[in-house]
Amino acid sequence: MASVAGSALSVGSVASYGTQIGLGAKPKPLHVNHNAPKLFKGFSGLKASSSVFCESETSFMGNGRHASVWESFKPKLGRSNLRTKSQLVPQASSFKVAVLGAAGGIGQPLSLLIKMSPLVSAVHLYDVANVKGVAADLSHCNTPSQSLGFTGESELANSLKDVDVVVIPAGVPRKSGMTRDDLFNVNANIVKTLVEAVADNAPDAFIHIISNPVNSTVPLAAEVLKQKGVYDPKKLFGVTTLDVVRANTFVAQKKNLKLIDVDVPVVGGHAGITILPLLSKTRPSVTFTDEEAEELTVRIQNAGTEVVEAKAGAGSATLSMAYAAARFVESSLRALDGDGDVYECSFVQSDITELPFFASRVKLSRKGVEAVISSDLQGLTNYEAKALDALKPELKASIEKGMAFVHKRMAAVASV
Ligand SMILES: NC(=O)C1=CN([C@@H]2O[C@H](COP(=O)(O)OP(=O)(O)OC[C@H]3O[C@@H](n4cnc5c(N)ncnc54)[C@H](O)[C@@H]3O)[C@@H](O)[C@H]2O)C=CC1
Ligand SMILES: O=C([O-])CC(=O)C(=O)O
Repeated sequence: MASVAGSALSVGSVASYGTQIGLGAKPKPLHVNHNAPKLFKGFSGLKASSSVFCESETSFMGNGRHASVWESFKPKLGRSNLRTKSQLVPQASSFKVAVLGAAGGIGQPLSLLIKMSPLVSAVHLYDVANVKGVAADLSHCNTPSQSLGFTGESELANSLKDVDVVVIPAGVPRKSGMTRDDLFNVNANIVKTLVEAVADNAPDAFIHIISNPVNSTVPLAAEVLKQKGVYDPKKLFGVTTLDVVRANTFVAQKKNLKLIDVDVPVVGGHAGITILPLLSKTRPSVTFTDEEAEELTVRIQNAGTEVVEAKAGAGSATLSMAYAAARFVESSLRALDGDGDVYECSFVQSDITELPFFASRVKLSRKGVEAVISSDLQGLTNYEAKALDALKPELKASIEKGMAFVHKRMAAVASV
């Protein structure tokens, strides 16, 4: 595996974790290294930029003139952490990632960002639409990983062969006036079909679900995997990273903070009021007036709609989503690579509330979710506590809708 060094994101000083082993497991107090230096912050989770290997003496971004672009993605490593040129050798092994829905608005830039990762040896692009051109285009980028295109149902199984992470942005995006739930009927079928194929061909892979409504498609995916006998709750993730990315951006702007330092946990789900930024848990510690807290919360909750309306019929967020999804992929690969200090927010099976799925910070490891962080839900402001109560009925209904979709299909098949 590609080796990485240094440490990355850190969370609360002494956090209590609910383990993911079954619902109702007792929270386990753990010490979390909050004092670890934030060596890596920013886009990609490219915690150890030193593990990048180059085909030539130029950086994979091209020649020295473009190095500044790559520099901006890199963690702030001390010189002692930088490898010498002689150490810039191909990694013994690295990871394969499949993107299902790779010809789309999210899929294309996401595939590019994944191809730029030093932890990736191959990116498999699958779509029902013609994706071979996208893969050919991408294959000309002189980054070390391969890009391969797969089109149509007959090539789906091959696209999943030997992959470590499967990212699913396949499905329709919403237009002005629609809710994410309005996408359910179309996207539920797409996600079901794709997750069935993942179960058959890559049962051990991490699965990242982007397709909306995430609050329903993730529980749906869990039921599909259960039905196939391969459900591992630690490896199924709803991608809510964009909510964190937005919260970090908006808070930094509002409070004039250095963007790279800001980290806001966002919990709940990924639609409207189910998106709950915990501004009181912002790092670095910062205070908000009640008006500021409400204004920021509402903006973060409506940020998807802000983009949908600005795009005026041309779909929803794609570039920021690709950026956020690439960060989540990179974090997953770092965890798979053995980094013991990787935390992200994600919508996962959880026991930190009475709901079976909930977005919160999770600690990632080689096995997937190692711990769900419950401490973020302690010591909430009144505003946050009320918002948490208010989101639960909607989130519960969305979760049940996703599960019921699979159960109804199973019942229909059984009755034939
Ligand atoms: N989780 C999140 O934070 C976010 C989720 N989304 C969601 O991501 C999804 C995709 O959005 P866009 O990329 O903008 O849409 P898009 O329409 O540009 O791309 C979707 C792609 O999926 C492909 N596709 C459809 N059915 C497929 C199937 N059965 N197998 C493989 N590929 C299939 C299409 O051919 C298309 O290339 C939407 O559901 C959207 O709501 C969007 C932004 C943020
Ligand atoms: O708003 C949408 O439909 C897409 C999405 O999930 C987001 O941008 O957060």
